[in-house]
Amino acid sequence: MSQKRPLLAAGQSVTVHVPATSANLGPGFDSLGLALRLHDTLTVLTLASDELEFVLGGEGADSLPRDASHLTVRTIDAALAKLGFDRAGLRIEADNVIPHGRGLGSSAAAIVAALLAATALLPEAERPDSDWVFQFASELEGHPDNVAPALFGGLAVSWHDDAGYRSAKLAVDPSIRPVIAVPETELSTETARAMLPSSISHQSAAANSGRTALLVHAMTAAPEYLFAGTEDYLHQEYRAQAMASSAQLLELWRGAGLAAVISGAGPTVLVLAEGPDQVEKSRQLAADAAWRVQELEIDIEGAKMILHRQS
Ligand SMILES: Nc1ncnc2c1ncn2[C@@H]1O[C@H](COP(=O)(O)OP(=O)(O)OP(=O)(O)O)[C@@H](O)[C@H]1O
Ligand SMILES: N[C@@H](CCO)C(=O)O
Repeated sequence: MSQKRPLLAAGQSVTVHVPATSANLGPGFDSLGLALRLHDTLTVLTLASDELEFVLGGEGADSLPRDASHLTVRTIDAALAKLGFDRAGLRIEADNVIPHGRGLGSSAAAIVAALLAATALLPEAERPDSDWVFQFASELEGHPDNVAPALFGGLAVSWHDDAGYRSAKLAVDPSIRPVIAVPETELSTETARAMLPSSISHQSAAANSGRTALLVHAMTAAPEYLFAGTEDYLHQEYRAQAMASSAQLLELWRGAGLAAVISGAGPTVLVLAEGPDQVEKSRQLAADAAWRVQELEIDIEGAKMILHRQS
């Protein structure tokens, strides 16, 4: 039987900041994702005991488990098992700002934060690199479209080949200003994925390919094509039943000429506004108590980590 090794000595801690992400952006299902300046903060401290301590604030503070079934601990345990290390006691301090189950990449952010923290607490010579984190986080999520921008920032195009998950980071045209409308209701990604058909027509696939290609051009160099580039043929209409208000806001915004999409698996709605007039128009049209409307900057840096080592 292989012997596992202990984590670093008690009293070491690491703090990680990870951005929210909006995946799909319309037609880029499971491949496009944009990092937004709205961050969760996670601090993990190694303890002398075997206890798990939790100090949870913000989103999910009243409902998340405070034991080894917490997503952060499950992810740390999965990483350590894969790398051949044992976990001792940990203190988990989380300040969660990204809303849960709203299509803003909260689970990807939690997984990326946990993997960065776990690997940072290993002896330096054995610490895997960020590509290892990208591979394992994408495997745990099941798709890389939130993980890539959460980890590397900016606009990410991700795909999968025989060698694993891959991503390319693109610079976004500076006139593009994301605006989100977040409802109170949650929708789990699992439920939203179960609503998708197992196959689509060749005609829809061809239309979707054209719009995805156009969207990449629009986001990086030609924002005048944002509206046409955000037309989707793969997922939004199939999921509309599970988010009727979001489908209505999507129609209202697109009817006014705004490049609106369902963010991730929903139910948040996102506008890729071009300039301040479109930001204002988005706000006015969604001025209803049912929506928390917010303009967010694009996060070009991705996850950030501070290691507090004690000598
Ligand atoms: N910081 C966190 N700590 C612990 N668990 C979390 C955290 N963030 C998310 N989760 C778990 O993940 C669930 C949400 O994940 P889900 O994949 O359904 O939606 P999402 O990631 O918010 O949206 P999307 O994948 O569409 O962008 C939460 O209900 C919670 O169980
Ligand atoms: N591409 C994913 C994003 C949400 O995790 C989906 O739409 O299901």
